[in-house]
Amino acid sequence: MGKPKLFSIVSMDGGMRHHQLEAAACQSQSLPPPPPAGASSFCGISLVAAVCLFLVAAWSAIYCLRVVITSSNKDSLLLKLKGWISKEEKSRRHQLGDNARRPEPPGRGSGWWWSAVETLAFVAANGSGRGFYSFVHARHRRHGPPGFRTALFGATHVFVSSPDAARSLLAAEPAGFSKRYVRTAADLLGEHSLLCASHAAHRSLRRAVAPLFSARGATASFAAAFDALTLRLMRGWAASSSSGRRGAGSVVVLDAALGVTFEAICDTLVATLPRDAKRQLQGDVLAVTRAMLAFPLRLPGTRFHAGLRARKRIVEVLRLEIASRRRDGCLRQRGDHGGDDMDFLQSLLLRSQQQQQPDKDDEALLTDEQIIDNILTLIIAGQVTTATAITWMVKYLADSRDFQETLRSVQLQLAPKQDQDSLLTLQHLSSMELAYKTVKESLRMASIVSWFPRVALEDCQVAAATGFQINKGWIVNVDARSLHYDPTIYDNPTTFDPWRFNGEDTKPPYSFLVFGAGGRTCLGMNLAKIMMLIFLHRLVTTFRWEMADEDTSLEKWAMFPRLKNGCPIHLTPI
Ligand code: HEM
Repeated sequence: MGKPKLFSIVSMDGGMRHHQLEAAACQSQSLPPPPPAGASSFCGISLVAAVCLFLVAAWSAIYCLRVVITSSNKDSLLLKLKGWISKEEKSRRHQLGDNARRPEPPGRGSGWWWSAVETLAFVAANGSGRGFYSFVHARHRRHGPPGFRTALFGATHVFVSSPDAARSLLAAEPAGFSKRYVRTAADLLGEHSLLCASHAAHRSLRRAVAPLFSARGATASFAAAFDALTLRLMRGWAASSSSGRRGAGSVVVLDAALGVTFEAICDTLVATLPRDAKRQLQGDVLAVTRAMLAFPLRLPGTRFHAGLRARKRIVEVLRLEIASRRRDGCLRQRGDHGGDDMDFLQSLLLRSQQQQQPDKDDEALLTDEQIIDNILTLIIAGQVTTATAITWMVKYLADSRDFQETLRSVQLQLAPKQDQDSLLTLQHLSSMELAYKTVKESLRMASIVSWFPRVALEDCQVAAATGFQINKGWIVNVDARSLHYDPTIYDNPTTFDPWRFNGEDTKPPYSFLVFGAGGRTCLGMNLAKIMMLIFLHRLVTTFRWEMADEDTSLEKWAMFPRLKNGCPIHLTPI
C-alpha cells in the first residue's frame, strides 16, 4: 500500500505509549521558565502579557515539534498542517452534504487553546497517581456512552466504547482505518517491528511470526520452562520465609514477575544466549522500555538517547548470535530435523533460509533486520504486559481472601502438594477452570492495554447503526477499559468476581478485549495466559498472602496502569 506511514499503527500499547510520549514531551517543555532579566521592572499587566505570550509561543513550539515527531513522512506532515488550518475539512463537509453525515461525537476536538487545556489535563492525570485513564474516565462520565471527542497534542481524539464500534474498528483490517504509531516507537523497536509496520508489511510479518505461537510443542515446552522458573522462584521465597530473617516473607510481586517473564520469553526467543549476555539484554530492554515514555531528545544523558544506545547493543548481540549460528552450521543441522525444541530465532532463520530456494513462495521471507526488530518487539510486548497482569491478579486475590481460600482448595485437589516437584503440563493447565476464570477476571479488571488507537484514512463512520461521523486524520481509540466496566455488560463491574465467567458466554462479541481483536489480536495471548495460570497455581498452592502496603496509588508515567509500590505482599507458607 502506498499510504503514508503516519496512517499505520501504533503499538499494542501504542495508545498509551504515544500519549505518554507526547505527555512526557509536553511536561518537559512546560517547566516554569526562568524569570526574564529585569522582570521586576515590568508593570503587572506587561508581566502577565509576557507570560501569556511565552505560553502561546511554547505551546506552538510543542505543537510543531509534535507534528514533526509523530509524522512519518512529508505527506502526513502536510495533512496535519492542513487539518490545523481546517479549510480542507470545511470544504469536504460541504461536498459531502450534511444529510450523508452522522452526528459528530460529543465534545470539542479542535482549537489550539482547547488542545492546550486538554493536554495539560492529560499530563496532570498522568502525573497524579490516579493514572492516565482518569482523564478518559472523567470525560466518559461527562458525555456518557458510546463515546466522546477531545483534542490532545493538536490532534482530534475520539474514544468509543460500544461493542459495535469496537467491531467496526478492530475487525480484520477495516476499510478506512489503520493502526497508529509514532515514529519514535519505530526508532526504538525498529521500522520492521510488527507494532510499527504498514498494513501490507504487517500482513506478511504476521504470517511469518504467528505460526511460532501456535505450534503445540513450542507451547508445551514454554509452559514447562516457565513452571521450572516459577518453582525456583517460589522455593527461594519459601526458604527465606522459613529462615525467620527480618523482612523475610515479604516480596514485591512486580519485580519478581518482571524477572521471571523476561527469562521465560527470552529463552523461548533466543535460547542460547550466555548468562552474562542475557543479563545485559535485560538491562537494555528495560532502557528501551523506559525510552518509550521519554521525550524524544537525542542528546547524551537523556532517557531517549539511552534507549537508542540500548537498542544498538541489542541489535549487535542478535546480529552476532545469527552470524554464529550460520558460521557453526547450526541452521543446516537443525534444519534437517526440524522439531519443537527450536527457539523462535532458529525457526525464523531456518524458514528464511528455506524460502530462498527458488521453488518457495518468498512472501513470508524475513530479512535479518526484520527478524531482529521482531525479536526485540516480542520481548518488549510480552514482558511488561504479563508481569503487570500477574501483579494485579495477586493484588485482587489479596483483597478477596475468601475467594483465595476457595481457589486454593480447588487447586490443591487438582495438583496435590506432594506432586509439587513434577512440572505442570498443558493438560494440567486445561483442567484448571476456576484458575482460568480468575485469570480472565483479573485481565478484565486490570485492562492492561486500556485503549487501542486507530487513525481514520478517510471520512467515514464508526458503528454504522449508532455511531459517529469521523473525519480523515482523526484518531479513534477503542476504549477497552470502559467496555470492561460497562454495567450493562458486566454486573457489578468494579467487583472482582471470577464466577461471572461461569457457564455459557452470553456477553456480546467485542465486549471482552483484553488481548484486542481482529487482525491485530495479541500474538502472545496464549503464552500470557499460560504464565498467569502457572504463577497463580504455584503461588496459591504454596502460600497464603496479604498486602504489605495498602497504598493503591498508581505509578506515574508508567506504560501500563500499575501500582506505584509494585504490590508488596506478606507470604505465609501453607
Ligand atoms: C497479559 C499480557 C498481555 C496483554 C494484556 C496483551 C495485550 C495486547 C493487546 C490488547 C494487543 C492489541 C493492541 C491493538 O490492537 O492495538 C496486543 C498485541 C500484541 N501483543 Fe500482546 N499482550 C500480552 C502479552 C503478550 C505476550 C506475552 C507477547 C509475546 C511474547 C505479546 C505480543 C504481542 C504482539 C507482537 C502484538 C502485536 C500484534 C500485531 O499487531 O499483529 N503480547 N497485545
